[in-house]
Amino acid sequence: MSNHEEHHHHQHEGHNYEDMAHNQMDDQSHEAHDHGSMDHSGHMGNLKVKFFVSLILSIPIIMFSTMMGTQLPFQVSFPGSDWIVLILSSILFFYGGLPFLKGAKMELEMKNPAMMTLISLGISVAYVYSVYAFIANELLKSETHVMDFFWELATLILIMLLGHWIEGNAISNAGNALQKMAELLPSQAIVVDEKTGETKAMNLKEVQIGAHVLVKAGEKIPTDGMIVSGKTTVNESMVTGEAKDVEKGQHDQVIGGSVNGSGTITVEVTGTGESGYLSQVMEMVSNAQKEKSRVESLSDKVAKLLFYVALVVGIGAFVIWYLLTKDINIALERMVTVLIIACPHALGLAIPLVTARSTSLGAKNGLLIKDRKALEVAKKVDVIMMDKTGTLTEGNFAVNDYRSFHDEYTNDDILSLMASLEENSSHPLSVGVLKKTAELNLSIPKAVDVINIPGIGIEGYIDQKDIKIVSVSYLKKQQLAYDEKLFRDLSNQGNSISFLIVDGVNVGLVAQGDQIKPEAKTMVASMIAQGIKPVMLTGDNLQVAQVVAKQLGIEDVYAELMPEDKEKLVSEYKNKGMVVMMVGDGVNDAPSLVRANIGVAIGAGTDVAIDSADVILVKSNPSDILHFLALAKNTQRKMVQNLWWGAGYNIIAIPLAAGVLASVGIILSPAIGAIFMSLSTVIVAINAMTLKID
Ligand SMILES: Nc1ncnc2c1ncn2[C@@H]1O[C@H](COP(=O)(O)OP(=O)(O)OP(=O)(O)O)[C@@H](O)[C@H]1O
Ligand SMILES: [Cu+]
Ligand SMILES: [Mg+2]
Repeated sequence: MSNHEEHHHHQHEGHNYEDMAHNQMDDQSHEAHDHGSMDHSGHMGNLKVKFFVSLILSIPIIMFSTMMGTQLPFQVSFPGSDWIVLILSSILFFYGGLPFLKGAKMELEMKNPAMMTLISLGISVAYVYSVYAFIANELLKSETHVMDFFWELATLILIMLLGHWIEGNAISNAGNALQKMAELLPSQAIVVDEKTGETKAMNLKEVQIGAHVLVKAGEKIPTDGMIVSGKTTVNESMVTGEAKDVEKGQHDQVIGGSVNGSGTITVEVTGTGESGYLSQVMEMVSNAQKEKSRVESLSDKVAKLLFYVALVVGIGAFVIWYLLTKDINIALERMVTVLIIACPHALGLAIPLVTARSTSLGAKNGLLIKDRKALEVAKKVDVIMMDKTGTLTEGNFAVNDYRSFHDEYTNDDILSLMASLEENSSHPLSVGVLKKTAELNLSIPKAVDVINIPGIGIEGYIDQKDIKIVSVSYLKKQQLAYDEKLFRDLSNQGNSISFLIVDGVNVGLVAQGDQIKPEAKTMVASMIAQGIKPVMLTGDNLQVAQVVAKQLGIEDVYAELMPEDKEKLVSEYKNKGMVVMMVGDGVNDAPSLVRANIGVAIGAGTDVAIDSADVILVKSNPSDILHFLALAKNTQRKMVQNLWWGAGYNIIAIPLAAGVLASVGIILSPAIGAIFMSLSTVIVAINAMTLKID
C-alpha cells in the first residue's frame, strides 16, 4: 500500500530514513481516512482541544437549561438566558458534533450505519427538536410548553468527545508502549576492526560511517551499507515491500532493517544511526494502530443493531403515542427520548478502555503484543509447541567434550576449526565453542563464504577446504559413518553434539551441555493443568531432546527436525482442528511461528524469529507465556462484560423510554434515564480499570 510506495520512493532518493519516519507518520493519518466507518480516528481531528472547548461552551448551557424538563438544584435562568443557551448550543453542535457528523456521513456513504450514525442521529434530533422547542416557546409563545433537549445535547457531545479522545489515546499509548519495548530488544551491531579482524559488539548509535559490521545469518542488517565480503540472500520486505529474497554479493547495497538470509556478510556502513532499526519500530507501531480487533468490530455491530432498533422503536413510539393522545408534542417527546437514550455512551468506552489497560499491563509484564488478534485467539489454544534450545533451555552451552577422529588433527584443532565457522554464527551452539577456544587461547583460522544451513549447521571455507559443522541427522542422511556408541553415550548425558566435516570426511565432534531454564518446569506443569498440551519441537538430536522433555514432563517430542518439518507439524496439528501456539527463538523457528495461530518469539532470539511472531517475550522468560494466556483470558472476559454493561443499559432503557410500561404507570422519567446512562458509563470504566493479569 501507500507505505510501501513511500519506502520505494525514499530508497531511490538515497535512504533518507529521517524523512521516511515522518512520512510514515503522515501516512498513518492519511490512511485512517480510508478506513471509513470502522476507524474513527481519521475524521476526528484534535479531540482533546475539541473536548475542552466544548466543556467551556457546555457549562453555561448546562446551568441555564433544564434536564429533560426537570430543574436541577444548580440551575438558573434569567430573561434572555434561553437565547444564550440556543446560541452556545448551536456553536457546540456544529463545532463539537462535527467529528460525529462527518463519521456518520462516511458510514452512510459506505451503507454501513453504526456508532457514528447513531450518535449523529441522537445529537441531530436533540438539536433540531430543541430549536423547534425554542421557536415554539419563545417566538410563537405556544400555550403548552415544548420541552427542549439542550442539556442533553451538551452532555451527549461532551461524553462522546471524551470517549473518543480516550479511545484515540488508548491506541496511541499502545503505540508508545510498543516503541518503548522495541527499544529493549537488541539493537547492537558487531563491528569488525579492519586491521586486526577483531570483532566487538557496539551500540548501534555509536557505529560510524565507513565502519565494517559483521551480519550473521538470520540477523537484521543494522545499517545501510555495501557488502565488502560474503554473499547471501536478503529479505527486504519490511523495508521495500518486495516479498522475495534478493541475492546479494560483494559491492551490492543493503538496506538497514532488512533481514539477512543464510550467509554471513561484512558490510561497510554508508548510512548511520538507528534509522533502519527505527523504521522497523515505526512499522510495528503503525501495524498495531491500523489493526482492528474482532471484538471492536463487535461493538460496531452492536451499535449498528442499536441504530435500527432505535429508529424502529422511536418511529413506532411516535405513531402509537400520537394515535393514543392525538398530541404531536407528546408523541415527538417520546420519539426524541428514545433516540437520545439509545445513544451508546457506555458502549463507546467499553472496548477502548479495556484495550488500553490490557496493552499497558502487557507492556509492564514484558509482553510485546504485535498483533492484538493474538489476545482473542489465546483462549482457544489447545497445543503449545515449543522449541528446545533457547526457549526451554538457556542456550548457554558449555563444552563438555571434544575429540578428533583423524590423525591429521589434534583435539584442539577440531575446536579451533569449529570456532572459525562459529564466529560467523548467531546460533546458541556457537557461544560454547567460542568460549572454550578463548579459554584455551587457541588461534582461530579465518573462514570465508560462510553460510548458515538452517536445521543442519554451518558451512564455510578455510584454505580452499570445505568445512562443515553438522548435526547427526545430516550424517544419517548423507550416510556418513560415525561412532554411534560414543554419540549415544554423550547425548544421553544431555549433550548436543556437533560433528566437524572437512571435505566430506567426518573428522571430529564437540559435545555441549545446556541448562534447562529454571521456570520451564512449573510452566509446563501449569500448561497441562490448564488442559493445554505441551509439545517439544527441536532440531537437536532425539536423545538430548528426550532427556530435557523427561525432566520437564513433556510427553510429545519431535526431534532432529528441519525448519520445514517444524512448520509441517504445526500445520498437521492445525489440520486436526487444534489451535496451535508456537514458541521459538531461532532462524529454524521462523516458518512455524508464522504458520501457527499464535507465534511467540523469545526476546533474546534472532531477528527473523521476532519479525515472524505475533507476541514477543521481551524478558525471554518462557513462563511469560502463562502471563500472556491469563492476560488474554481476562481481557476477553472484560470486553464481553463491558459490552453487556454498555448495551444492557440500552436494552432496558429504550423500551421504557418508548413507554411500553406506561399502562402500569411506569414511564421512564427522563431524569432517571439520564442517571442510568451515566451509571452504566461509570461501571464500564471501573470494570476496565480493574483488569488484572492473573
Ligand atoms: N552454528 C551451529 N554450530 C553447531 N551446530 C549447529 C549450528 N547450527 C546448527 N547446528 C546443528 O544443527 C542442529 C539443528 O539446529 P537447529 O538450529 O535447527 O536446532 P537447535 O537449535 O539445536 O534446536 P531447537 O530447534 O530446539 O532450537 C543442531 O542441534 C546442531 O547439531
Ligand atoms: Cu447516551
Ligand atoms: Mg532454538
